Amino acid sequence: MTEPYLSIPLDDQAATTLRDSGLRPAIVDTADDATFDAWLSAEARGFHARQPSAASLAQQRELLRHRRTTGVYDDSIPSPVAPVGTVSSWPAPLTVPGPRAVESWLISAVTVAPTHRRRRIASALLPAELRTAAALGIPVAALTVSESTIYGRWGFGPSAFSSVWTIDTRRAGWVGPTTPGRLSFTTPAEFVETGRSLLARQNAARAGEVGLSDYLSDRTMTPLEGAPDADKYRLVRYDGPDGEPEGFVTYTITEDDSDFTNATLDVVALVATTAAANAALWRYVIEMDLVATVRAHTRGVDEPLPWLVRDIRGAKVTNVQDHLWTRILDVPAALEARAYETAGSIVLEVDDPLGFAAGRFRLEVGADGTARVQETTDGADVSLPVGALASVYLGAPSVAGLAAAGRIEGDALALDRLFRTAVPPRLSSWF
Ligand SMILES: CC(=O)SCCNC(=O)CCNC(=O)[C@H](O)C(C)(C)COP(=O)(O)OP(=O)(O)OC[C@H]1O[C@@H](n2cnc3c(N)ncnc32)[C@H](O)[C@@H]1OP(=O)(O)O
Repeated sequence: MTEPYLSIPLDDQAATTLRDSGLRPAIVDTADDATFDAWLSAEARGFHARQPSAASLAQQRELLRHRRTTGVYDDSIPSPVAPVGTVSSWPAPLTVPGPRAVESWLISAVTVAPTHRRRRIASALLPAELRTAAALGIPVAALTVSESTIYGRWGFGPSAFSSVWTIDTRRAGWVGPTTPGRLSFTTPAEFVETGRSLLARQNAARAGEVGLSDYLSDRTMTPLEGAPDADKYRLVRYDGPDGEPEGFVTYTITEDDSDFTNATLDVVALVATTAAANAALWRYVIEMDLVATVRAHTRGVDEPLPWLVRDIRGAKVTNVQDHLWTRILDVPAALEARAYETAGSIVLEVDDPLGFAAGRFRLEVGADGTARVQETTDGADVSLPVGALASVYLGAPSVAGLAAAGRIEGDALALDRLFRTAVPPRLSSWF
Protein backbone atom coordinates (compact mmCIF):
# COMPACT_ATOMS: atom_id res chain seq x y z
CA MET A 1 0.00 0.00 0.00
CA THR A 2 1.31 3.50 -0.85
CA GLU A 3 1.88 5.73 2.14
CA PRO A 4 -0.56 8.70 2.19
CA TYR A 5 2.34 11.17 2.04
CA LEU A 6 3.52 9.64 -1.25
CA SER A 7 0.15 9.80 -2.96
CA ILE A 8 -0.93 13.28 -1.86
CA PRO A 9 -1.06 15.39 -5.06
CA LEU A 10 0.93 18.48 -5.88
CA ASP A 11 -0.19 21.54 -3.97
CA ASP A 12 -2.74 23.43 -6.13
CA GLN A 13 -1.69 26.91 -5.17
CA ALA A 14 2.00 26.34 -5.93
CA ALA A 15 1.14 24.51 -9.15
CA THR A 16 -0.93 27.45 -10.37
CA THR A 17 1.70 30.04 -9.44
CA LEU A 18 4.49 28.11 -11.13
CA ARG A 19 2.45 27.37 -14.25
CA ASP A 20 1.58 31.08 -14.48
CA SER A 21 5.37 31.67 -14.63
CA GLY A 22 5.75 29.22 -17.53
CA LEU A 23 7.08 26.40 -15.36
CA ARG A 24 5.85 22.85 -14.87
CA PRO A 25 5.91 21.44 -11.35
CA ALA A 26 5.59 17.67 -10.95
CA ILE A 27 5.81 14.96 -8.36
CA VAL A 28 8.71 12.84 -9.57
CA ASP A 29 8.09 9.17 -10.18
CA THR A 30 11.04 7.78 -8.22
CA ALA A 31 10.46 4.36 -9.77
CA ASP A 32 11.37 5.84 -13.17
CA ASP A 33 15.17 5.67 -13.15
CA ALA A 34 15.84 8.24 -15.89
CA THR A 35 13.52 10.86 -14.40
CA PHE A 36 14.82 10.28 -10.90
CA ASP A 37 18.46 10.37 -12.06
CA ALA A 38 17.84 13.75 -13.72
CA TRP A 39 16.31 15.04 -10.50
CA LEU A 40 19.19 13.67 -8.35
CA SER A 41 21.75 15.22 -10.71
CA ALA A 42 19.95 18.57 -10.61
CA GLU A 43 19.92 18.47 -6.82
CA ALA A 44 23.67 17.77 -6.73
CA ARG A 45 24.25 20.64 -9.15
CA GLY A 46 22.09 22.91 -7.01
CA PHE A 47 24.45 22.31 -4.08
CA HIS A 48 27.53 22.69 -6.32
CA ALA A 49 28.39 19.04 -5.72
CA ARG A 50 30.04 16.70 -8.25
CA GLN A 51 27.89 15.08 -10.90
CA PRO A 52 26.99 11.76 -9.20
CA SER A 53 28.55 8.70 -10.79
CA ALA A 54 26.34 5.93 -12.17
CA ALA A 55 27.04 3.93 -8.99
CA SER A 56 26.11 6.87 -6.80
CA LEU A 57 22.87 7.44 -8.72
CA ALA A 58 21.99 3.78 -8.38
CA GLN A 59 22.61 3.94 -4.64
CA GLN A 60 20.62 7.14 -4.19
CA ARG A 61 17.70 5.77 -6.21
CA GLU A 62 17.59 2.80 -3.93
CA LEU A 63 17.89 4.78 -0.70
CA LEU A 64 15.79 7.86 -1.47
CA ARG A 65 12.77 6.40 -3.22
CA HIS A 66 10.68 6.75 -0.06
CA ARG A 67 10.82 10.55 -0.18
CA ARG A 68 8.08 12.68 -1.69
CA THR A 69 10.10 14.19 -4.50
CA THR A 70 9.09 17.34 -6.35
CA GLY A 71 10.68 18.83 -9.47
CA VAL A 72 9.99 22.10 -11.25
CA TYR A 73 10.65 21.92 -14.99
CA ASP A 74 11.15 24.62 -17.60
CA ASP A 75 10.02 23.05 -20.87
CA SER A 76 11.17 26.11 -22.82
CA ILE A 77 14.90 25.44 -22.31
CA PRO A 78 16.91 23.26 -24.72
CA SER A 79 17.48 20.51 -22.10
CA PRO A 80 14.24 20.41 -20.14
CA VAL A 81 14.78 16.94 -18.62
CA ALA A 82 16.65 18.32 -15.62
CA PRO A 83 14.42 20.14 -13.18
CA VAL A 84 15.25 23.78 -12.38
CA GLY A 85 13.83 23.40 -8.89
CA THR A 86 13.95 20.48 -6.44
CA VAL A 87 12.60 19.60 -3.02
CA SER A 88 11.96 16.37 -1.16
CA SER A 89 10.13 15.59 2.06
CA TRP A 90 9.01 12.73 4.29
CA PRO A 91 7.48 12.20 7.72
CA ALA A 92 9.64 11.26 10.71
CA PRO A 93 9.40 11.44 14.49
CA LEU A 94 11.00 14.49 16.09
CA THR A 95 12.01 14.04 19.71
CA VAL A 96 10.57 16.76 21.94
CA PRO A 97 11.17 17.40 25.65
CA GLY A 98 10.02 14.53 27.85
CA PRO A 99 11.51 12.86 25.92
CA ARG A 100 8.48 12.26 23.74
CA ALA A 101 7.98 12.21 19.98
CA VAL A 102 5.94 14.37 17.62
CA GLU A 103 5.33 13.54 13.98
CA SER A 104 7.26 15.99 11.81
CA TRP A 105 7.61 16.77 8.13
CA LEU A 106 11.28 16.78 7.16
CA ILE A 107 12.14 18.92 4.15
CA SER A 108 15.39 18.54 2.22
CA ALA A 109 17.05 19.03 -1.15
CA VAL A 110 15.70 22.57 -1.68
CA THR A 111 17.54 23.84 -4.73
CA VAL A 112 16.85 26.20 -7.60
CA ALA A 113 19.15 26.15 -10.64
CA PRO A 114 21.44 29.20 -10.70
CA THR A 115 19.98 29.92 -14.15
CA HIS A 116 16.51 30.30 -12.59
CA ARG A 117 17.31 31.83 -9.20
CA ARG A 118 15.25 34.62 -7.65
CA ARG A 119 12.19 33.95 -9.76
CA ARG A 120 10.26 32.90 -6.67
CA ILE A 121 10.48 29.17 -7.32
CA ALA A 122 11.48 28.45 -3.71
CA SER A 123 8.74 30.87 -2.62
CA ALA A 124 6.22 28.62 -4.34
CA LEU A 125 7.72 25.32 -3.11
CA LEU A 126 8.23 26.02 0.60
CA PRO A 127 4.69 27.14 1.53
CA ALA A 128 3.47 24.21 -0.60
CA GLU A 129 5.47 21.83 1.61
CA LEU A 130 3.89 23.40 4.69
CA ARG A 131 0.38 23.06 3.27
CA THR A 132 1.11 19.43 2.36
CA ALA A 133 2.28 18.68 5.90
CA ALA A 134 -0.78 20.44 7.36
CA ALA A 135 -3.07 18.48 5.03
CA LEU A 136 -1.48 15.29 6.37
CA GLY A 137 -2.19 16.46 9.94
CA ILE A 138 1.52 16.82 10.76
CA PRO A 139 1.98 19.58 13.37
CA VAL A 140 5.66 20.48 12.83
CA ALA A 141 7.96 20.82 9.82
CA ALA A 142 11.74 20.73 10.15
CA LEU A 143 14.89 21.17 8.12
CA THR A 144 18.65 21.62 8.35
CA VAL A 145 19.89 24.58 6.39
CA SER A 146 22.72 25.66 4.11
CA GLU A 147 22.21 29.31 5.04
CA SER A 148 20.46 30.75 8.07
CA THR A 149 18.96 33.66 6.12
CA ILE A 150 16.53 31.66 4.00
CA TYR A 151 13.77 30.01 6.03
CA GLY A 152 12.69 32.57 8.63
CA ARG A 153 10.43 34.18 6.03
CA TRP A 154 8.26 31.04 5.99
CA GLY A 155 7.90 30.86 9.77
CA PHE A 156 10.82 28.56 10.60
CA GLY A 157 13.02 29.37 13.57
CA PRO A 158 16.36 27.92 14.72
CA SER A 159 15.43 25.38 17.39
CA ALA A 160 18.68 23.55 18.18
CA PHE A 161 22.27 24.73 17.83
CA SER A 162 25.33 22.56 17.25
CA SER A 163 29.02 22.87 18.03
CA VAL A 164 32.24 22.07 16.20
CA TRP A 165 35.32 20.99 18.20
CA THR A 166 39.03 21.03 17.54
CA ILE A 167 41.06 19.16 20.12
CA ASP A 168 44.80 19.46 20.62
CA THR A 169 45.20 15.94 21.95
CA ARG A 170 48.50 16.47 23.75
CA ARG A 171 47.35 19.59 25.47
CA ALA A 172 43.88 18.32 26.31
CA GLY A 173 44.81 15.09 28.12
CA TRP A 174 42.19 12.81 29.61
CA VAL A 175 40.90 13.19 33.16
CA GLY A 176 37.42 11.75 32.54
CA PRO A 177 36.21 8.51 34.05
CA THR A 178 37.63 5.10 33.37
CA THR A 179 34.80 3.23 31.74
CA PRO A 180 33.91 -0.37 32.46
CA GLY A 181 33.11 -1.56 28.93
CA ARG A 182 35.05 -2.79 25.93
CA LEU A 183 36.10 -1.15 22.65
CA SER A 184 36.59 -3.11 19.44
CA PHE A 185 36.77 -2.57 15.71
CA THR A 186 33.81 -3.64 13.65
CA THR A 187 32.60 -3.29 10.06
CA PRO A 188 29.43 -1.74 8.68
CA ALA A 189 28.48 -5.14 7.26
CA GLU A 190 28.39 -6.80 10.68
CA PHE A 191 27.33 -3.75 12.71
CA VAL A 192 24.71 -1.95 10.62
CA GLU A 193 21.60 -3.30 12.38
CA THR A 194 23.13 -2.68 15.81
CA GLY A 195 24.23 0.78 14.72
CA ARG A 196 20.75 1.65 13.47
CA SER A 197 19.18 0.59 16.75
CA LEU A 198 21.78 2.55 18.78
CA LEU A 199 21.01 5.65 16.71
CA ALA A 200 17.29 5.14 17.22
CA ARG A 201 17.79 4.79 20.99
CA GLN A 202 20.10 7.78 21.21
CA ASN A 203 17.80 9.97 19.14
CA ALA A 204 14.60 9.02 20.94
CA ALA A 205 16.19 10.11 24.21
CA ARG A 206 17.12 13.66 23.24
CA ALA A 207 14.90 16.56 22.17
CA GLY A 208 15.86 17.89 18.74
CA GLU A 209 16.93 14.56 17.28
CA VAL A 210 14.87 12.96 14.53
CA GLY A 211 14.09 9.37 13.63
CA LEU A 212 16.56 8.48 10.89
CA SER A 213 15.80 6.53 7.74
CA ASP A 214 18.19 3.67 6.96
CA TYR A 215 19.91 6.00 4.48
CA LEU A 216 20.59 8.63 7.15
CA SER A 217 21.58 6.02 9.75
CA ASP A 218 23.88 4.05 7.53
CA ARG A 219 25.90 7.01 6.30
CA THR A 220 27.11 7.51 9.89
CA MET A 221 28.78 4.11 9.64
CA THR A 222 29.65 3.58 6.02
CA PRO A 223 30.65 6.08 3.34
CA LEU A 224 28.21 6.71 0.53
CA GLU A 225 29.29 5.90 -3.04
CA GLY A 226 31.88 8.47 -4.13
CA ALA A 227 32.42 9.92 -0.64
CA PRO A 228 35.90 11.39 -0.31
CA ASP A 229 38.14 9.35 2.01
CA ALA A 230 35.76 6.38 1.78
CA ASP A 231 38.67 3.97 2.19
CA LYS A 232 39.77 5.69 5.40
CA TYR A 233 36.62 5.01 7.40
CA ARG A 234 37.14 3.13 10.67
CA LEU A 235 34.32 1.97 12.89
CA VAL A 236 34.75 1.17 16.59
CA ARG A 237 32.00 -0.02 18.92
CA TYR A 238 31.67 0.33 22.67
CA ASP A 239 29.92 -2.45 24.59
CA GLY A 240 29.03 -2.14 28.25
CA PRO A 241 30.30 -4.57 30.89
CA ASP A 242 27.31 -6.81 30.24
CA GLY A 243 28.31 -7.04 26.56
CA GLU A 244 25.39 -4.87 25.39
CA PRO A 245 26.28 -2.29 22.67
CA GLU A 246 26.11 1.30 23.94
CA GLY A 247 27.70 3.35 21.17
CA PHE A 248 30.11 3.65 18.28
CA VAL A 249 32.48 6.08 16.64
CA THR A 250 33.22 6.36 12.93
CA TYR A 251 36.33 8.32 11.97
CA THR A 252 39.03 8.93 9.41
CA ILE A 253 42.70 9.69 10.05
CA THR A 254 44.78 11.87 7.73
CA GLU A 255 48.51 11.48 8.12
CA ASP A 256 51.05 14.28 7.98
CA ASP A 257 53.73 12.95 5.63
CA SER A 258 56.38 15.19 7.18
CA ASP A 259 55.63 14.17 10.79
CA PHE A 260 54.17 10.79 11.73
CA THR A 261 53.03 12.12 15.08
CA ASN A 262 50.98 14.95 13.62
CA ALA A 263 47.99 13.11 12.14
CA THR A 264 44.44 14.53 12.22
CA LEU A 265 41.47 12.42 13.22
CA ASP A 266 38.08 13.52 11.92
CA VAL A 267 35.07 12.13 13.73
CA VAL A 268 32.36 11.21 11.23
CA ALA A 269 29.87 10.27 13.96
CA LEU A 270 30.08 9.57 17.68
CA VAL A 271 26.93 7.89 18.89
CA ALA A 272 26.30 7.05 22.54
CA THR A 273 23.30 5.82 24.45
CA THR A 274 25.06 6.13 27.84
CA ALA A 275 27.40 8.62 29.47
CA ALA A 276 29.99 5.83 29.78
CA ALA A 277 29.90 5.19 26.02
CA ASN A 278 30.26 8.91 25.30
CA ALA A 279 33.27 9.16 27.61
CA ALA A 280 34.88 5.94 26.36
CA LEU A 281 34.59 6.95 22.70
CA TRP A 282 35.93 10.47 23.29
CA ARG A 283 38.83 9.02 25.27
CA TYR A 284 39.52 6.57 22.48
CA VAL A 285 39.89 9.29 19.83
CA ILE A 286 41.72 11.76 22.08
CA GLU A 287 44.31 9.19 23.21
CA MET A 288 44.94 7.82 19.70
CA ASP A 289 48.67 7.38 19.12
CA LEU A 290 50.20 9.53 16.34
CA VAL A 291 47.16 11.85 16.34
CA ALA A 292 47.78 15.48 17.28
CA THR A 293 44.38 16.91 16.36
CA VAL A 294 40.84 15.59 16.66
CA ARG A 295 38.00 17.40 14.90
CA ALA A 296 34.33 16.74 15.49
CA HIS A 297 31.23 18.52 14.21
CA THR A 298 27.47 18.50 14.81
CA ARG A 299 27.89 17.96 18.54
CA GLY A 300 25.50 19.33 21.13
CA VAL A 301 26.11 22.69 22.77
CA ASP A 302 26.34 20.90 26.14
CA GLU A 303 29.03 18.40 25.12
CA PRO A 304 30.77 17.45 28.41
CA LEU A 305 34.26 17.50 26.85
CA PRO A 306 35.60 20.49 28.83
CA TRP A 307 35.11 18.48 32.02
CA LEU A 308 36.67 15.33 30.61
CA VAL A 309 40.06 16.83 29.71
CA ARG A 310 42.93 18.09 31.85
CA ASP A 311 43.29 21.40 29.99
CA ILE A 312 39.95 22.90 28.96
CA ARG A 313 41.66 25.13 26.39
CA GLY A 314 43.04 22.08 24.65
CA ALA A 315 39.48 21.23 23.54
CA LYS A 316 38.14 24.24 21.71
CA VAL A 317 34.70 24.95 20.37
CA THR A 318 35.60 26.39 16.99
CA ASN A 319 32.05 27.08 15.89
CA VAL A 320 28.51 27.14 17.24
CA GLN A 321 25.71 27.53 14.76
CA ASP A 322 22.01 27.13 14.18
CA HIS A 323 21.36 23.60 13.02
CA LEU A 324 17.78 22.32 13.36
CA TRP A 325 15.08 24.70 12.18
CA THR A 326 11.45 23.91 12.94
CA ARG A 327 8.13 25.37 11.79
CA ILE A 328 5.06 24.98 13.93
CA LEU A 329 1.92 24.30 11.92
CA ASP A 330 -0.53 23.29 14.65
CA VAL A 331 0.08 25.06 17.96
CA PRO A 332 -2.11 22.89 20.25
CA ALA A 333 -0.81 19.61 18.81
CA ALA A 334 2.83 20.73 18.87
CA LEU A 335 2.78 22.20 22.37
CA GLU A 336 0.79 19.31 23.84
CA ALA A 337 3.23 16.81 22.35
CA ARG A 338 6.12 17.90 24.58
CA ALA A 339 6.52 17.71 28.35
CA TYR A 340 7.38 20.67 30.59
CA GLU A 341 9.64 20.72 33.62
CA THR A 342 7.46 23.00 35.69
CA ALA A 343 3.71 23.47 36.14
CA GLY A 344 2.09 26.74 35.09
CA SER A 345 -0.23 28.57 32.74
CA ILE A 346 0.43 31.13 30.04
CA VAL A 347 -1.52 32.76 27.19
CA LEU A 348 0.42 33.07 23.92
CA GLU A 349 -0.53 35.32 21.02
CA VAL A 350 1.08 33.78 17.95
CA ASP A 351 1.54 35.79 14.79
CA ASP A 352 1.76 33.77 11.58
CA PRO A 353 1.38 35.61 8.26
CA LEU A 354 0.93 32.24 6.49
CA GLY A 355 -2.00 31.48 8.79
CA PHE A 356 -1.20 27.95 10.02
CA ALA A 357 -0.43 28.79 13.64
CA ALA A 358 -1.98 32.23 14.15
CA GLY A 359 -4.16 32.71 17.19
CA ARG A 360 -4.27 33.10 20.95
CA PHE A 361 -3.72 29.98 22.98
CA ARG A 362 -3.73 29.12 26.68
CA LEU A 363 -1.09 26.56 27.62
CA GLU A 364 -1.75 24.91 30.96
CA VAL A 365 0.85 22.56 32.38
CA GLY A 366 -0.09 20.17 35.17
CA ALA A 367 2.10 18.92 37.99
CA ASP A 368 3.08 15.89 35.87
CA GLY A 369 4.49 18.15 33.13
CA THR A 370 1.70 17.36 30.67
CA ALA A 371 0.13 20.29 28.82
CA ARG A 372 -3.35 21.19 27.61
CA VAL A 373 -3.58 23.87 24.94
CA GLN A 374 -6.78 25.60 23.87
CA GLU A 375 -7.67 28.68 21.89
CA THR A 376 -8.73 31.47 24.20
CA THR A 377 -9.98 35.05 24.23
CA ASP A 378 -8.17 35.81 27.51
CA GLY A 379 -5.53 38.55 27.44
CA ALA A 380 -2.13 37.46 26.15
CA ASP A 381 0.83 37.15 28.54
CA VAL A 382 3.27 36.88 25.64
CA SER A 383 3.11 37.82 21.94
CA LEU A 384 5.53 36.30 19.49
CA PRO A 385 5.88 35.37 15.81
CA VAL A 386 5.62 31.69 14.92
CA GLY A 387 9.37 31.52 14.18
CA ALA A 388 10.19 32.64 17.74
CA LEU A 389 7.83 30.00 19.10
CA ALA A 390 9.79 27.43 17.08
CA SER A 391 13.02 28.71 18.62
CA VAL A 392 11.79 28.10 22.18
CA TYR A 393 9.70 24.99 21.38
CA LEU A 394 12.35 22.35 22.08
CA GLY A 395 13.66 23.92 25.28
CA ALA A 396 16.63 25.95 23.99
CA PRO A 397 17.71 28.94 26.11
CA SER A 398 16.61 31.43 23.45
CA VAL A 399 13.85 33.41 25.17
CA ALA A 400 16.04 36.16 26.66
CA GLY A 401 17.78 36.83 23.35
CA LEU A 402 14.53 36.91 21.41
CA ALA A 403 13.04 39.27 24.01
CA ALA A 404 16.12 41.50 23.81
CA ALA A 405 15.63 41.62 20.04
CA GLY A 406 12.00 42.68 20.52
CA ARG A 407 10.72 39.45 18.97
CA ILE A 408 9.05 38.28 22.18
CA GLU A 409 6.85 40.80 23.93
CA GLY A 410 5.29 40.49 27.37
CA ASP A 411 6.25 38.20 30.24
CA ALA A 412 9.36 36.60 28.70
CA LEU A 413 10.49 35.24 32.06
CA ALA A 414 7.28 33.27 32.48
CA LEU A 415 7.68 31.88 28.97
CA ASP A 416 11.29 30.91 29.66
CA ARG A 417 10.39 29.20 32.95
CA LEU A 418 7.82 27.03 31.21
CA PHE A 419 9.59 26.21 27.97
CA ARG A 420 13.29 25.97 28.78
CA THR A 421 14.67 22.53 29.64
CA ALA A 422 17.66 21.61 31.80
CA VAL A 423 19.21 19.78 28.86
CA PRO A 424 19.23 21.84 25.64
CA PRO A 425 17.98 20.27 22.41
CA ARG A 426 20.50 18.74 20.03
CA LEU A 427 20.45 17.42 16.48
CA SER A 428 23.52 15.35 15.68
CA SER A 429 22.86 14.67 12.00
CA TRP A 430 22.07 16.50 8.76
CA PHE A 431 19.08 15.62 6.67
C1 LIG B 1 16.52 22.48 3.55
C2 LIG B 1 17.52 22.71 2.48
O1 LIG B 1 17.56 22.03 1.50
S1 LIG B 1 18.64 23.98 2.69
C3 LIG B 1 19.37 24.24 1.11
C4 LIG B 1 18.97 25.50 0.43
N1 LIG B 1 19.54 25.50 -0.93
C5 LIG B 1 20.76 25.99 -1.24
O2 LIG B 1 21.47 26.57 -0.41
C6 LIG B 1 21.23 25.75 -2.65
C7 LIG B 1 21.65 27.06 -3.32
N2 LIG B 1 20.55 28.05 -3.32
C8 LIG B 1 19.42 27.87 -4.03
O3 LIG B 1 19.23 26.85 -4.69
C9 LIG B 1 18.41 28.99 -4.07
O4 LIG B 1 19.09 30.20 -3.90
C10 LIG B 1 17.33 28.91 -2.96
C11 LIG B 1 16.62 27.57 -3.04
C12 LIG B 1 17.94 29.07 -1.58
C13 LIG B 1 16.32 30.05 -3.15
O5 LIG B 1 15.61 29.81 -4.36
P1 LIG B 1 14.99 31.01 -5.22
O6 LIG B 1 13.95 30.40 -6.09
O7 LIG B 1 16.08 31.79 -5.86
O8 LIG B 1 14.31 31.91 -4.09
P2 LIG B 1 13.08 32.91 -4.32
O9 LIG B 1 13.23 33.62 -5.64
O10 LIG B 1 11.80 32.21 -4.09
O11 LIG B 1 13.34 33.93 -3.14
C14 LIG B 1 12.53 33.96 -2.00
C15 LIG B 1 13.07 34.94 -1.02
O12 LIG B 1 14.22 34.39 -0.41
C16 LIG B 1 15.34 35.28 -0.62
N3 LIG B 1 16.46 34.39 -0.82
C17 LIG B 1 16.59 33.45 -1.76
N4 LIG B 1 17.76 32.82 -1.62
C18 LIG B 1 18.35 33.35 -0.56
C19 LIG B 1 19.59 33.14 0.06
N5 LIG B 1 20.44 32.22 -0.40
N6 LIG B 1 19.90 33.88 1.14
C20 LIG B 1 19.03 34.81 1.61
N7 LIG B 1 17.84 35.07 1.04
C21 LIG B 1 17.53 34.35 -0.03
C22 LIG B 1 14.97 36.08 -1.83
O13 LIG B 1 15.68 37.28 -1.86
C23 LIG B 1 13.50 36.27 -1.61
O14 LIG B 1 13.30 37.25 -0.59
P3 LIG B 1 11.93 38.08 -0.44
O15 LIG B 1 10.84 37.07 -0.27
O16 LIG B 1 12.18 38.87 0.78
O17 LIG B 1 11.80 38.84 -1.71
